Amino acid sequence: MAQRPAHKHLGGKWEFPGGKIEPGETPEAALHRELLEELGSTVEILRPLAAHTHAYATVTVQLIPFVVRLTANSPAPQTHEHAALRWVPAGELLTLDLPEADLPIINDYLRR
Ligand SMILES: Nc1nc2c([nH]c(=O)n2[C@H]2C[C@H](O)[C@@H](COP(=O)(O)OP(=O)(O)OP(=O)(O)O)O2)c(=O)[nH]1
Repeated sequence: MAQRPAHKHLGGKWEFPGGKIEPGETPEAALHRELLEELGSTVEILRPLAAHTHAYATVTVQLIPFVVRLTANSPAPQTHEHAALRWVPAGELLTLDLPEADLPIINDYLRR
């Protein structure tokens, strides 16, 4: 999990690394690009989870989540853009200070 910088929207919350899809990009390509930019890591995409849309007061986001794992030769994740990084066991995710939009995604993941 990655902690958003204090000055940003949802500052200090623990999010899944990722980011906005650029025009013409697939969600999968955007994820590979963002994880390389944010963490310096390469991943293998294992499966998608259900997408969820959430309306915050100032912005509406659609989260398109994937289950991934680091490739065998990936550099360990580094904090290029976040305040901090932590590996968190799935069963402990709901104890973090999370963006509201992440709750249905975590609940879906835990139900499977
Ligand atoms: N990466 C990510 N974003 C999330 C999660 N939950 C959640 O509500 N979001 C929101 C935060 C942002 O409004 C948006 C993701 O955009 P982003 O991370 O590319 O953009 P950002 O706000 O950091 O700002 P910027 O890149 O435009 O400067 O989705 C999450 O778990 N991971």
